[in-house]
Amino acid sequence: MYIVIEGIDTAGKSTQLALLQEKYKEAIFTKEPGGTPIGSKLRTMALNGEANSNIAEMFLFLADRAEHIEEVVVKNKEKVVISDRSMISGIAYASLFELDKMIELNLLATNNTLPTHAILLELSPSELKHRLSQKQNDAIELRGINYLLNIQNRMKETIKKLGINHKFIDASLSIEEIEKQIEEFLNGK
Ligand SMILES: Nc1ncnc2c1ncn2[C@@H]1O[C@H](COP(=O)(O)OP(=O)(O)OP(=O)(O)O)[C@@H](O)[C@H]1O
Ligand SMILES: Cc1cn([C@H]2C[C@H](O)[C@@H](COP(=O)(O)O)O2)c(=O)[nH]c1=O
Repeated sequence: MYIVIEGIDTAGKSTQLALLQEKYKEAIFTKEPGGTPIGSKLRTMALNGEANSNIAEMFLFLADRAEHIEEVVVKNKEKVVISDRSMISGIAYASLFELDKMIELNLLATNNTLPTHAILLELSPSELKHRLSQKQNDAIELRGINYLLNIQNRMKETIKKLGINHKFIDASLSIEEIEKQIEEFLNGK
């Protein structure tokens, strides 16, 4: 099983991953970007804005993804792998580029490896505004609410276009209710 937890910044991914970690003791927990030694360097470069070129920045994320899929996801394909983000974020956040082009590049980077289960925590505009106001915003969060809501729409479109088995969950539900809905989805209910 290759399970991915998706959502824009502040959607509640880390909160739910911490709960999953208590229940899935045998699973491999990983993340993008930065789930491998090379990926950790690529993450620093990408998130610190070291590349001047938007295209170079997009390829940093793709390089991270290619290494992560081969070294973590495929090498552990007999186990349960649970990842914080995936190609779904990769395709969506690269919003300067056409969606179909990003799908093509990401399928190349992942050798067509798709998540078996995608959980998308979906934020309303008001809840996103509230959560961003509660924290110090990084460079991506400073791009604003409309930017992030557009990324969220691209995430949903990507999941549907790729036909990935998925569950969209209202991120403003209580932490316990979201945890329950994730559990039901993973148990095939
Ligand atoms: N269901 C929820 N209801 C209300 N607040 C929540 C809920 N889930 C998480 N939060 C709060 O929202 C904030 C963001 O949560 P969290 O760090 O889990 O999100 P994230 O998706 O991992 O964010 P990022 O991508 O920015 O790292 C935290 O302050 C967290 O306590
Ligand atoms: C995978 C991926 C991520 N991003 C963005 C999304 C976030 O703002 C950061 C990652 O930080 P987090 O700790 O996981 O929230 O990077 C992106 O722009 N492109 C991508 O492919």
